[in-house]
Amino acid sequence: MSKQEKYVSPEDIYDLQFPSDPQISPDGKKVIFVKKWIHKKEQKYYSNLYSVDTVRGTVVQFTRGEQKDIKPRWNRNGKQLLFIRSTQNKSELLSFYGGLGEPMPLISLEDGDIQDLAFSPDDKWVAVLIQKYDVSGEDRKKEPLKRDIDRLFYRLDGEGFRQKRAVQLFIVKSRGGRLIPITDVPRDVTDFAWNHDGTGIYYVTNDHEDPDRHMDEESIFFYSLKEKRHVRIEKPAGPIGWVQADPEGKYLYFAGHFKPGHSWGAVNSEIQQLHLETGEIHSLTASLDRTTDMVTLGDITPSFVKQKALFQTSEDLLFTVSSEGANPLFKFNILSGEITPLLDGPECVVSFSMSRDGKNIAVHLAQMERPDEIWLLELNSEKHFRRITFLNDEYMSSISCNVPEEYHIPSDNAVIQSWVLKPPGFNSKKKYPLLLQIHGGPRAQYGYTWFHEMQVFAAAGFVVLYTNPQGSQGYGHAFADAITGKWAEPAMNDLMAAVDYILELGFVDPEQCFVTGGSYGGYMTNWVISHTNRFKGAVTQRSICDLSSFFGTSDTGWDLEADFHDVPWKNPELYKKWSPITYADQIDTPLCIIHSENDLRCPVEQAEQLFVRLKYDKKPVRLVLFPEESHGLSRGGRPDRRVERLKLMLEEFRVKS
Ligand SMILES: CSCC[C@H](NC(C)=O)C(=O)N[C@@H](C)C(=O)N[C@@H](CO)C(=O)O
Repeated sequence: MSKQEKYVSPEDIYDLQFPSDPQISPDGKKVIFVKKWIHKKEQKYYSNLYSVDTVRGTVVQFTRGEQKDIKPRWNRNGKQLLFIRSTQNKSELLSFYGGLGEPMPLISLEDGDIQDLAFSPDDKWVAVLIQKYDVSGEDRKKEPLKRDIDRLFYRLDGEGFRQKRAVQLFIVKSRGGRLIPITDVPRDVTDFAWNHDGTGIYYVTNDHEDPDRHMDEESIFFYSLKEKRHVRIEKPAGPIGWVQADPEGKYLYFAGHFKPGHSWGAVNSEIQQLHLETGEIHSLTASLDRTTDMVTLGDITPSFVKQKALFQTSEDLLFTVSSEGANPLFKFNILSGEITPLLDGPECVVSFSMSRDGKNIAVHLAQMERPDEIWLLELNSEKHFRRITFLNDEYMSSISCNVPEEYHIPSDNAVIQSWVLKPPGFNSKKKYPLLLQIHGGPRAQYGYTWFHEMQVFAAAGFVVLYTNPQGSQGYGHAFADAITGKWAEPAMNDLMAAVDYILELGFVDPEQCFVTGGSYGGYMTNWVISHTNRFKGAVTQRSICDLSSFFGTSDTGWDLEADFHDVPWKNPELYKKWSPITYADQIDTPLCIIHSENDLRCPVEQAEQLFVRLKYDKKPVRLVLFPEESHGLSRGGRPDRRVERLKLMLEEFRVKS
């Protein structure tokens, strides 16, 4: 094929660059960002730091080597840069001072993992989150004689069996010194923020008497450095995404809501403003009816990135939400309550940082036109938004691909935002095979990201349809809550309405329709093929087929009670009614079941049950297991297995198309 006719392939993940976490210097002249890359020979992901000169545009590699350099953070005068370096056996907090020479270790641990950091307002201190290991050194590489499990939340997908020792908050002098413990709490400290004058630190932890049954009831405490005292900040029960102090010391801000007991993501996380003297709490974003969680799904763009609201001035607060496939950047004025869009196009602000004067904003931007890059929003006399990295330009110039077309499809009493990605060289007079992609969550959204998987199937000649059916986040609480207690409805109707709508356009062969999805998307794939035979083939990935066993085998399975308002042993009929395996007799669509053997979110028993059920009845079914992999195979699994998964799916669908 000529240069221009090269199409996107599964192996292209080796050619892609993955920038993230842009941190602009206080003077706005430099942006340090993380660039993840794949070591093809080792089949590992590493990340180094890069620096962009915002005036000259020059990009310089700042750190080198096969390790994970993450979380670069400037101090307020821009003379010191800290970052976390993780290698096989060590976790370090490294410091560049004056941008000179080799970074010096501020903290170096072999028995723990540094997870986050923040300078104090006066730059004299650094607060860090550290998880000390239960065992360290060589013992960490051995399997224990036994595992004595005494808590409900004892495993986490991607991590495995949880450390008994919780993540704790420490401080250390920014020029070096002893690591000083601040907390000693039974459950993880999940976020923290210095107060306005550096005399104390707010932190978040779950101190409920039964925390694993009340994972969405988190508390905020304030630790006074002077008094060495912890004080609870009174607020109603609910989850907390992050905390943020205001520069004036009048308010505390946090992301969360006050409706515990709802399924993950079904209630919008809102930016709450708490008056530190009166304790009065006011939501700044309720009027938007959008969640501040970043729930846009992708396989290049990271999801669920924690992005705090940041003060541009003492009265202007910048924040992002997930909305209609996008992650817009808004400004909230505390005095007027006015919300002004700063970036609200067909794009996703994944994360951002701001110069000291608030006039230069570095943005990790995702778009449908290209893989993620770093952009700069300049708010001087006029607004100027420009790209400052071009990491994937060479790759994009080497391939030919389309940009998805957007449709708004009526279904029931809703409108379903959908995208159609056509094959390169599309000919409207031809009839193409269709691949319906169903996202997981379920309270998440497809959106304005460059999606490698979608491009791979378009390149293989499919029209790829992907939608945000009811149950998705990004369209308000009622839309996300519409599937509560049902899970498959009205999502099924929405998905079928979208397929019918696209078929009506005349460029899809109705006899060549295929369906796939992962996790909840796999649940819906299983539901679809057990309720219609219109699809010629299906691939269900990291799926759920039996909600009752999922309740007890998933690392967070008991969260289903929040969705179904009951538990399987008290209401087996309800769980049976909404479990696809109940309808397995009706499945005749040839099915390929893909599952990771170490998936702790949707355990492999979900795949095994469905496979045996169908194989036993001699139905056309294939089971493909990926050893060692977790739930996140398609986004962060071993690269060669990510490639193999896509090639396997192409083989599955091509055979039948
Ligand atoms: C916004 S979805 C991630 C949270 C959700 N957690 C709970 C407790 O429900 C979750 O893990 N859902 C999975 C069943 C799922 O569908 N995951 C999606 C999105 O991460 C996937 O594609 O794996």
